[in-house]
Parts: sequence; structure tokens; C-alpha cells
Amino acid sequence: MSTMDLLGLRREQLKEGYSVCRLINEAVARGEGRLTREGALLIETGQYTGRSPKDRFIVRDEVTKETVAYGKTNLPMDEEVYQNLLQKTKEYMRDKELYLVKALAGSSEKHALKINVLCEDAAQAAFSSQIFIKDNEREGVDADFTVVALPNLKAEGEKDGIHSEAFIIISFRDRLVLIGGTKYSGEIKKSVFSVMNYLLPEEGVLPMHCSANMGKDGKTALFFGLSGTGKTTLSADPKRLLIGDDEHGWSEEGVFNFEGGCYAKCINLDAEKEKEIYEAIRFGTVLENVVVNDKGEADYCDNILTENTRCTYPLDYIEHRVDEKKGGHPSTILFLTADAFGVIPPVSKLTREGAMYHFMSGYTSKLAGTERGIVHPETTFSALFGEPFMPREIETYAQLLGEMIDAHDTEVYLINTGWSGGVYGVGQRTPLKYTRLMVDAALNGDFRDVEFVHDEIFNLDIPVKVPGVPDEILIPKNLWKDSAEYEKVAMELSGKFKENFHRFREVSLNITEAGPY
Ligand SMILES: Nc1ncnc2c1ncn2[C@@H]1O[C@H](COP(=O)(O)OP(=O)(O)O)[C@@H](O)[C@H]1O
Ligand SMILES: C=C(OP(=O)(O)O)C(=O)O
Ligand SMILES: [Mn+2]
Repeated sequence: MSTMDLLGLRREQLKEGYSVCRLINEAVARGEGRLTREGALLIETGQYTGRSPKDRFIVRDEVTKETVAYGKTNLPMDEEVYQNLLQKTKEYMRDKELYLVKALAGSSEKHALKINVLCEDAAQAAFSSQIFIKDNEREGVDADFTVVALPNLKAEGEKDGIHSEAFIIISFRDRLVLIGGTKYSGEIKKSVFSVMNYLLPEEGVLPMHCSANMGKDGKTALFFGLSGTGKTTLSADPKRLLIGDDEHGWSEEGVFNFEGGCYAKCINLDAEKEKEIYEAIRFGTVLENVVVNDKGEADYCDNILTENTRCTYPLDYIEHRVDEKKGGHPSTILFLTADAFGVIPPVSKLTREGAMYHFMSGYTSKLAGTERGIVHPETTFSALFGEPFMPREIETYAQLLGEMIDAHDTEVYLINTGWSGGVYGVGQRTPLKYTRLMVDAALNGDFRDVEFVHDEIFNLDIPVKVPGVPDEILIPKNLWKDSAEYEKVAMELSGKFKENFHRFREVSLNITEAGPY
């Protein structure tokens, strides 16, 4: 059965081939949003201003029951519950017109997925056109995967066998994503990401929650990190060319972006410190939950609606970019972590085993806003720096990374973009300008001739010099007033690492021993 038939849709219901300009005009005419002084489309998403992991399900079927790592992050949904919500979705759409956005997930000819996004809101259709790779020339309505985004369709929680009025359901059998009850656009992009992350390992491709850019020398760098750790901010660098800010695949040909646009945070956005992003906010950009006054002026410091304010713009709004959205095999990988305890060094070099250890651990903090219910930084171990988006067993991805970094001699660093010197609330987040200098040093090869000191708690090698950065901030202990307190907090965190790593029983001793002592 075709997806159109499965959804009970007739071709006349679909508004297809609309330009972004037209979608934005319609969004304004329909009262979904308004234009800011810079011409960006501002929308408010209401109750849901971040992702809702408890409402995201993968339908359990004959194939997924063997291949999806069901559990706390990949919540199973029974066929019956799915059929009921599919039926509700069909009824809801019966007499509606929907925007059809044809797009590609993946800038690789070989590994791209043809996707259709069906939206009830013009604003979400504009978002989808900007975040994905446009594929307007494609004829017909067939696609490899379809996403249906119906923010105004609310489920009935327990009565429907789910937890709230929101649902994000992925069916791999029907090649369908159903989203209802939430207007947060991040759900659309991250569900397509999850789909790619399930499909690609079967093609021998490693899907990654990372940003990517390229130096003037043509060398590619990847920045892995959970939300809020700096993927988007650090990869938008005028000295380098941006490939993408969030989702990439690593294949036999190199690195490719899944997307055609970026989804940047706007909170405290500063015209000088984050110039590239600031200047990307103009006509065609979709702003979510930013506070804008009657004159159309944005106040990026206002977090009254959420800490997780966002802007979406196509990659070509960034001046320094790689139009093909592809790069070679990465020379350097940076794992970004936001340590809320202030004990992880701001930059350290990882051995091959250390890289595997930290990739599987994915230690960081969940920062406020991106997930429902997170108000303060909360310690978490999110394997692969993106566990919520990875449907398969962690080891599947880790093994692929190991093979890739071996084959391409990739150097790996751990960068703490979080707090340094004292527990959360006391210390301050490492200043962005210093993190940028540490990233520069790693990417320029400046650490090749520098001495390293060994961190005796975390088993990390810390460079003693970074051009432009005061030496003393490189060693966390220096920033603590009370070194006994430092030791106590560091040992506690080291214990958490070990406790977490117990989940990986099959892993080789070399990798386990590359973690904290
Ligand atoms: N040292 C730092 N490194 C990176 N980002 C920082 C730093 N200090 C503060 N920030 C802020 O943290 C946020 C990082 O978010 P972002 O780059 O969107 O992360 P991601 O893309 O990984 O979700 C930005 O708002 C940025 O201004
Ligand atoms: C969009 C999200 O993530 P990121 O901040 O990594 O882009 C998200 O987690 O909803
Ligand atoms: Mn980002």
C-alpha cells in the first residue's frame, strides 16, 4: 500500500512545491506567526518548547523487535496503540489541506533518503523546507519515508495508551513518523535523524550527532556533543567552512550532512560573540519562542518562554560554508562535554581506547530547556553523545567509530565547554573565547610540540599550553579554592563514570581501562 493510501489522503489535499517565501506569507496570513524587524518568521510553540522524550515511541514489529534497543530511551509502542493513533490521524486529516515538503535527508547521492513532510502549519512547512535538503524537483508523491506533523491534533493520554497529548511515533514497517500535540520543530528534525540512525548502519555508514566543518587546508573536523554543548556555536567559525551543525554520516567516501540547514540556540545570542548565527537571522529564518516586542525587535536575553529559543536557517545563510555539505574523512574529532562539576579539563587528548571509552560513556550535562522538565544542568551519560536518537545497540555505532578512526588515523580530543573551577553555581562556564582558542589549537596541530600532563583521576592527557589561553585554567584543580574539595568532587564523578560503564559488559579491557582510575 502506498503511504498516501495508508494515510487516506487524496492528491488534491496536498499543497506542494511552495517556495519558502510563499510558506512564510501563508504562515503570517493564517496567524501562525509574524515577521520580526529583520524579516524572520517568529512563532510561539505553546506548551511544548523542547523535545519530549517520554512521548517518543518506536512501533514494535517483527523486524524492530530484533533490531531496536528498546528500553528507557527507545520506548516500544504496541501495534494496537499505533493503529488507534494512526486512525485518529487519518480522521483528523480527512478534510484538511496539508503542505507537502519534498526533501532529502543526506547530501550523499548513495545514502540519501527521500522524505516527504506533511504539515498542517505553513510555519512548520517553512521550517522543514529550510532544515532539510530541498528536493522540489522530485516528481510524484512517493518517498522513502514520510513525516506527518499535526501540532494541533491532541491525543487523549492514557486513554490512547500513551502518556500525554503529544506523541512522536516512528513506524519502520510503514516508513512513517506521526507527530501530534507538539509544535516544537525539533521533533520533526530529530525524528528524521533517528530514522537515519536506524537505517544507515546497515549500509556500513556511521550516523553521528555532530557538527562538521572544513579548514582552508581541506581537512574536516567533527564536533560531537549533546544538546547545548556547542556543536552549532563552535562549528560556525569564520576561519573555517561549515558543512553542517548537527547530524552527519561517515561513509567510505567521507562525511556528509543529513540536513540542509541549521537549528541554532538563540538564548543570549550576541552579535559579536556569535556573529555568523546572529547575521543568519533574516527573511527565511524561522524563530521559535524568542521574545519580540511590538516594534519587531528581538530580546535574545529574555527566557520567559523557554531557555531553548531557536532559529532555523539554510546553510547558505552562513557565509563560510561548503555548499556540497560534504567533507573528507575527518582528521580531528572533538567530543564536547558540558561538565557541571568543574573537574574535567577544558581540553585533553584521548588515546584510541580513550576515545572509545568516552564515545560510549557520553558524559555531559543536560542543559536547561531542550528536554521537557530540565531546568538546571543535570549530569547524564548519553552514549554516543546522542543516545536519545540512536535506535540500535550502542555497540553497533561504537564499533563503526572504532573502525573509522583506525582506518583514517583520526585524532580525538575531549573539550569541556561546561563549568570549570568549583561545583555548579559557584564556578563559571569556560568562556567561549577560550574554548574557541582550544579548538583552534587542536585543529591547527599546535599540540604536536606541546608537553602534556597526565590527569591522575580522569586518565586524560592535558596540554600545558594553548596559544592565547592562560596556563592556569588548563588544569581544573588550579581553579578550585579548596583542593581537597576538588579531589572529593572529582572522585565522585570518576565513580559515576565507572558505575555507568558497567552497562557495557562485552567491551574489551583496554577500553574499560582507558576511563577514569
Ligand atoms: N565555552 C563555551 N563553548 C560553547 N558554547 C558555549 C560556551 N559558553 C557558553 N556557550 C553557549 O552555550 C550554547 C551552546 O549551544 P549550541 O552551540 O547550540 O549547542 P549544540 O549545537 O551542541 O546543541 C550557546 O548558547 C553558547 O553561546
Ligand atoms: C534540537 C535538539 O538538539 P541540538 O541542540 O543538539 O540541536 C534537540 O535536542 O531537540
Ligand atoms: Mn545545535
